Amino acid sequence: METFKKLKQFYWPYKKYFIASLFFVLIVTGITVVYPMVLQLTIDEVIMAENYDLIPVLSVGFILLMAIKGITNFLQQYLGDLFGIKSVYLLRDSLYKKLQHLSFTYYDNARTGDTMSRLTMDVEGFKFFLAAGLKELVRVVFLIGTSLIVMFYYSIPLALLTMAVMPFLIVVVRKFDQKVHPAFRSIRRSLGNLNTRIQENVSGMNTVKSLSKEDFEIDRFTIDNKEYREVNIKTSHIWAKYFPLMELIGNIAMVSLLIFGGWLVIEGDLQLGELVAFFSLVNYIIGPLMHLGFIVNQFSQAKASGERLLDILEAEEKVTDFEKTVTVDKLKGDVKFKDVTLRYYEDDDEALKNIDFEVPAGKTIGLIGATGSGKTSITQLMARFYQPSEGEVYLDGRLTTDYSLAFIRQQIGFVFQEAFLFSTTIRDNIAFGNPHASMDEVIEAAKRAQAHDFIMEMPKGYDTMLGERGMGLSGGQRQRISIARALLINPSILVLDDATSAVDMETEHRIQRALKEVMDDRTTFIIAHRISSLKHADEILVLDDGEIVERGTHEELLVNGGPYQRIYDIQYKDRDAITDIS
Ligand SMILES: Nc1ncnc2c1ncn2[C@@H]1O[C@H](COP(=O)(O)OP(=O)(O)OP(=O)(O)O)[C@@H](O)[C@H]1O
Repeated sequence: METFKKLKQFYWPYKKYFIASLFFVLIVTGITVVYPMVLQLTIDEVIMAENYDLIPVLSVGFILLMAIKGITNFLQQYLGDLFGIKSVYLLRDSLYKKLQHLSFTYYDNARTGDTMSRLTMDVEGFKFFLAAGLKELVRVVFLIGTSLIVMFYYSIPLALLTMAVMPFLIVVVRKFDQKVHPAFRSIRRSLGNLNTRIQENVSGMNTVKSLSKEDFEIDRFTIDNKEYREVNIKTSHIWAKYFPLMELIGNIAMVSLLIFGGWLVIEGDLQLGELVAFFSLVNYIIGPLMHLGFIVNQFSQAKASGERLLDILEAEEKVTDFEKTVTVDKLKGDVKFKDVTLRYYEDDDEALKNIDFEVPAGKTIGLIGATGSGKTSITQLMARFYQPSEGEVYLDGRLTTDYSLAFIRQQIGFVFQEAFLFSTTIRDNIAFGNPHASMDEVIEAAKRAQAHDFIMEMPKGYDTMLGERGMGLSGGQRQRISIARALLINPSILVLDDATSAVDMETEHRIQRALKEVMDDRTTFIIAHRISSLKHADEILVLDDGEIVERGTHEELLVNGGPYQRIYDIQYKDRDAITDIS
């Protein structure tokens, strides 16, 4: 119940639909119980008493009753669906919003396929219970209650006999629930795994094919597919075991009633019509009691789904806005790291150790070092993708936490090594961070990023549609679109994280020349492995294992015999070697 209580905020605002739907359910159920009573009247008061004049009256009454039942049935169904649909709309919306605000730490561990299955299958599972299950539960309880009252009215001993069966049925239904709930959780989890496998396979198809790992992938999928099959079979087994048992108990009750009721009729203690009516009524008890298993099943599924949805809704947003944030129009671009240490997880090794540096606005800073030395981590701390474990990061002399997250991220333009392009037009991809930009501004940014020419060569120019991973574009072209995207937000701080690694030296040179102009009035961080990419920086920080081991200009670092000089020697010796060969 805890799960449903926690999710109340999503369905309670629409309670009016639920209450109205319940009202009509009660009318439908009431009419259902009247049917056997009409049957009893027809047999005992019309046929047995030979009062055939009453037939037209009874017929008209019956038709009227059916018409009312039809209309109320429509209303209860429609309003119930409305309740479910509106509630999950709100739920889906909140889940998506939450996903937008969850911090990077969450996504470091989240699996896309599993998240997708939560947002689709689990939301649907929850909706089904809201729209149908909950109402069905009320209908069943009401139907059993009213049927029992009418039964007691007809014959107390027969009603007691019926009631004697109920505890057995209830025990079986409860046992069924205990078994079926974990089974449904496994189904959901297994489906999440399956979706993850498919999603990762499609996303990583290049790697799979280039390493000829198709068979390996098929085997891995088969394992997950088998697991999904097994949990479904297990669940089906539970169903198959419990439902016949419930039916058996129901049938025993019917046979006992037939024997005992028949004897009462023979003895003259019960009228024939009453026995016939009783049989219909018994069906209204046994049937719903067995159906209760189905409802419990839906309830279990909804509970399992609800728990998975709460996992997302209650996930901690590790990086959030602090209570008081300052409002500034624009950052100048001063950056200062004071004794910053970063551990991605509490007991993890330090990814950054005692990082101390200062960059005045407008300067260009180069970050170089082996892979995993902490270059990207430095820039991510600036934009508060993560929180430093110790030390402080300042922008324009204020702590990064003094600003709102949205503001900081508007002010820092990132170009990542892996440029993600959305499946929309090139124009929209460039304007993603600034959708109100004019076409001229988009073209200007593209020109600076050396992207305009190749875009114009495409059949539809800026209106060319791109695939999810920028299908049809080379790595270098994707990077240039990503640079244009970053430039279009007119950031005070620009971070080029290996942003030109996929373009040839000549294009890199052209991009750098074009960027020089835009870099003049903004602080720029260039992360690169190639010395040629950052040698013009005002200061270069050389990182090793999370520490700054050297700093200075290109010229200074070339002569002090440190790691930078070694990198230089390797890269330029290579060049000389190549020149020698040719
Ligand atoms: N999201 C993360 N969760 C846990 N550890 C991380 C995460 N990102 C980076 N690390 C670890 O932090 C260290 C520094 O990583 P970082 O990405 O900053 O290095 P880098 O110098 O930018 O490397 P590269 O040149 O390969 O991009 C590495 O040991 C890495 O494994």
